[in-house]
Amino acid sequence: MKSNFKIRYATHPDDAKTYDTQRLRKDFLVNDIFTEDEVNLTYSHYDRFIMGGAMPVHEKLQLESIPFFATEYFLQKKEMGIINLGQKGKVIADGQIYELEHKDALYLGSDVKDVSFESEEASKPAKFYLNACIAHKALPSKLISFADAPVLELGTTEESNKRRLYQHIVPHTVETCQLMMGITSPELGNAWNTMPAHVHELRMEAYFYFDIPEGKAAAHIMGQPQETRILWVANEQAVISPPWSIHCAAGTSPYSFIWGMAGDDDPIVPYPISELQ
Ligand SMILES: O=C[C@H](O)[C@@H](O)CC(=O)C(=O)O
Ligand SMILES: [Zn+2]
Repeated sequence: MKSNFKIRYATHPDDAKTYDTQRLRKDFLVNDIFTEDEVNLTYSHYDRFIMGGAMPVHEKLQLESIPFFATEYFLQKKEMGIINLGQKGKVIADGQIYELEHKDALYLGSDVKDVSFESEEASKPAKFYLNACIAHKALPSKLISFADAPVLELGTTEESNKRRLYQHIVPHTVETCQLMMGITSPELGNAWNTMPAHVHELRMEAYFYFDIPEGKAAAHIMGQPQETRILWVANEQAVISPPWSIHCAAGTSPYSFIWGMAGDDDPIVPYPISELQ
């Protein structure tokens, strides 16, 4: 197995305004989340948020401590949320086996020293999408199945934004220090997520798009509400959303995405659509 680790720095919105497409993609788009028998991690300076993937195929993968952290084990002072986007697999946390089916989630607290990932069948691998952030205390780990995740029905077909928002890791399903995660899926024939869009100045967010068919894409919109830019995203690409940025998209086909957030408590206030620029 191999672990890959990259750093993304933070950007002032006045600087981001001057970025061309390639620079925006370099700083805010995250590729290579799932590669066979590898653990890929990207460490963002926004809220020290880590996103990545573990895709065990032929071998069991280990969540290795990263020398850069100078901690004994990966989750020391960190908490993690995991959502399986592949087929059946196992996350083994200090000997405790958690079986995750498609779209099931697992929260791991910061006292878990040893984490490994395994697929049930190599021909149908699990794909564990990972988010982690700083934790000030150790909280109990918990499995949240897709079936048990509370669902919010949002939007209308008239506005092309009818969608289901599954709340896997939110305060009323599992206690965490900072982390929140879930899945949003527009209903068939609806293009928009997170419209009206919003900004939460006190927390960052990462969107990980999946189930985008080959040859299709989503137009993810970022930037301050008066200074927006588009990032075209393909299947299994993530976008880092700084606290000063809106984050929403319209797809050219059906799609879904995992949202993950860390930072301070910040109520979400929709931004008036007529004032977007
Ligand atoms: O802060 C919350 C996040 O942006 C998402 O949960 C919103 C979302 O998925 C949607 O409205 O479609
Ligand atoms: Zn948001």
